Amino acid sequence: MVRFGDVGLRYGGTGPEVLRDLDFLLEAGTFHWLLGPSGAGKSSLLRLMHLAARPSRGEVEVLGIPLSRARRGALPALRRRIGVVYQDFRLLPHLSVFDNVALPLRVAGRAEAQSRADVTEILRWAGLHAKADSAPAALSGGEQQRVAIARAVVMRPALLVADEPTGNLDVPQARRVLSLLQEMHRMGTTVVVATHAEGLVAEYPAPALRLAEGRLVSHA
Ligand SMILES: Nc1ncnc2c1ncn2[C@@H]1O[C@H](COP(=O)(O)OP(=O)(O)OP(=O)(O)O)[C@@H](O)[C@H]1O
Repeated sequence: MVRFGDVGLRYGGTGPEVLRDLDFLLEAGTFHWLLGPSGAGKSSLLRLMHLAARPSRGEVEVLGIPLSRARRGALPALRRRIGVVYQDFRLLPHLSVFDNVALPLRVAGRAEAQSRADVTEILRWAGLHAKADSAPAALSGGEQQRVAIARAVVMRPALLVADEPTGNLDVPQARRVLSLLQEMHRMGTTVVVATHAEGLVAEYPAPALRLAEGRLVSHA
């Protein structure tokens, strides 16, 4: 569950509020689009959701934890329950596909044998098993984004946020990426996807948060 209560955000403490008066609740296990023109604040809102930014005012509650009251020491564990996917993939170029996906498990100190089994299973799910030893640069954009999704979900997050995940992909690749995100939703994950791709939104109807100039203008 994600709850925003009267949330505002300004960067650097003194700038203008780029998010204003945000009040909404996303129930656990739902899929939401996050829509709005360029500069409306979609990435900023997602940053608050995946704990990469803190609100300047108001309360953000993620997976049942109100962040204003969370101890600093509790944040890494909470972050591990949130998967993030970016438009530009953000894979580590010097690591193989397998090692990119294994990274969150290794950072969390999971046993190597179990990690290898989990990565193998997730790569198969993402249709990338044959690419496990490849370098990211040897893959198409769509394949790279599926690696990024595999990495984001290998820890079985409760919340998955994707910022313009299909922005660099052609339509068939975008559909494949979307179907993985939809599948995570069907398996019980709360999913939020920011996009400009209205065509894709029409193909996958779902509730949407719509922003304009930092305000929520509709939630339906
Ligand atoms: N790190 C930052 N420091 C200062 N201002 C920022 C920063 N990041 C974003 N902004 C400003 O916040 C506002 C919202 O930007 P944001 O990137 O959240 O919008 P967006 O809807 O995701 O846009 P796009 O669709 O183009 O990615 C913009 O005015 C932007 O210039």
